[in-house]
Amino acid sequence: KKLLKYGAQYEGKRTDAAMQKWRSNRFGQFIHWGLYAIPGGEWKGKTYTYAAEFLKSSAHIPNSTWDSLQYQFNPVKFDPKTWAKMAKKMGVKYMTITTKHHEGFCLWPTQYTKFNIGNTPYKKDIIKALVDAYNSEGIDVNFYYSVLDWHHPDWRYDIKTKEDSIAFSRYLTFAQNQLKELAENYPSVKGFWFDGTWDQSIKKNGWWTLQVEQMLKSIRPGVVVNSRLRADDYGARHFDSNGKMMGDYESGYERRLPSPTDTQVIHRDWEACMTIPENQWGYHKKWDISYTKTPLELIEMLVQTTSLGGNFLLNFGPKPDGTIRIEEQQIAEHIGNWMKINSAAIYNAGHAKGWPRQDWGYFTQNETTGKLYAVVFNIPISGILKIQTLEGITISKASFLEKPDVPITVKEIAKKQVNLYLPQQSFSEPFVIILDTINEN
Ligand SMILES: C[C@@H]1N[C@@H](C#Cc2ccccc2)[C@H](O)[C@@H]1O
Repeated sequence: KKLLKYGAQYEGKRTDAAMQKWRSNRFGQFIHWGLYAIPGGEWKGKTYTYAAEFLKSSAHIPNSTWDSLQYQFNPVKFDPKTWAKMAKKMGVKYMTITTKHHEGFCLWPTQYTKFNIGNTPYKKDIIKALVDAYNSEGIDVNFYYSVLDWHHPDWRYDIKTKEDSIAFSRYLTFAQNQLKELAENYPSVKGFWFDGTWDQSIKKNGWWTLQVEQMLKSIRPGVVVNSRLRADDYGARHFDSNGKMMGDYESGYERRLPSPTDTQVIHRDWEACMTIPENQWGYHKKWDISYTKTPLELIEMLVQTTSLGGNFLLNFGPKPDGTIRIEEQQIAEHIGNWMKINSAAIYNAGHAKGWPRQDWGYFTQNETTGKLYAVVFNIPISGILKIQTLEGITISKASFLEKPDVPITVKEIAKKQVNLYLPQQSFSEPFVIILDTINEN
C-alpha cells in the first residue's frame, strides 16, 4: 500500500443530496460544439473519417489557420430554448456541454484568453444561454473542460526541459483560473467533466488535479467531478496506485459499456458517454460515413447502464448554424416517446442487487421504493419469460407498466424459477414489467 498525497480522497459512494441527484438523473445529453462544427470533418475538399472534433490534427492544420475559424463562428439559428425543449422531451435530466474542447476555443467570454465566443461574429455567451435554457426546463448542467489545449502556447504534452516546466506551470495557472471563472460565474453548475488528461505533462502534475477538484468543491459545494481529471503521485489515472477510484464517479466508459455481467461497476458511481455514429462527437457533414446506432440500440444501452447502476450520457453534435441535425432530432423523439412511458424504470433506478442477469433483458430497481422492473428486449419464441429469482424470493404478481390491466400469468415452476406467460401479441418497442415479490422465508 503506497502512501499517497494526491490519491483518492474518500472511499465508497458519496451519499450527499447533490450526488444522489446526479445518480438519480441517470440519463444525460452530451453536447460537443465548437469551431470544429464549421468544417464538419471536411477540409479543402477532402472528407476525413476520423472524429470531426479532431479534424485539426487529422488534416494537420496549423493553429494560425484553424484559429481563424473563430471569425466565421456565427450560429444565427441557435436557439437554446429549442435545444432545451428537445432535451426535455427526450427525457434527459442533465446535460454536459463542452465549454472548451482540445482546440482551446471557449464558448464563454473568458477573461483569460481572447480565443473565445466574445471575439466571434456571434459574440454572445453561449454557456450562459444554455445554462439558463436547460435549467428552466429542470435539466441540470455540467461543464466539460478539456485540459489538453492545442491553442495555448504554454500547453506541453510532456515536461522534458526547464522551459517546459516553466511554460506548463503557466498553463496550469491559466486552466485553474478558467475553471474558477466557470465555477463562480455559473453558480447553478452541477458538475465538471474533465477530458484531455492522458498526457505525461498531467500525469507528472497529479497535485494540480487534486488542487482543482478541491478548489471547485470549495467554490461550489456538492459539485460532482469525474475520475478522468485525476492523476495521483505516481501518474496513475482514474484509480490511484492503491486501486482506489479518484473523483466522484468513474468516467472511463467512452463509446463502450461494461459487459452486462461485469458486476464490479455496481460498487461505485460511473457514467458511460456514447456517440450515435461510430466515433463522431463534433458535427460531421456526412452522417453516414460510419454506422449510426438506432434508437432501440441506444435505449438498450441506457437500460443496460441503469441495470448496472451507471449514468448514460448520449452525445449530440450541433451544426455550425446552431441547429440540431434532423437525424439526431428523430432519434431524440423516438427515445423521448419511449421514456414518456417507461422512465419509471430509469429515473432513480439502479442495479437490482442479487438478481442474476437474464437473457430476455435487464432488471432495474428503484433506489427509494425497491420496486423491481423487468425491461424486456428479447421475447422468447415460447412467449414465456423464464425468470431466475433471488434466493428465497418469489414473484407474486407481474404487470405491464404501460398497461397494468393486461394480465400476465405468473407460475413458480421450481425453486427460484418463475414463468411469466406473455399475451400472444407483437411488441414493437422494449417494454417494462413491474414485478411484485414476496419473501418465501
Ligand atoms: C469525450 C470524448 N473524448 C475525446 C477524445 C479522445 C481521444 C483521444 C485520443 C485517442 C482516442 C480518443 C473526444 O473528442 C470526446 O470529447
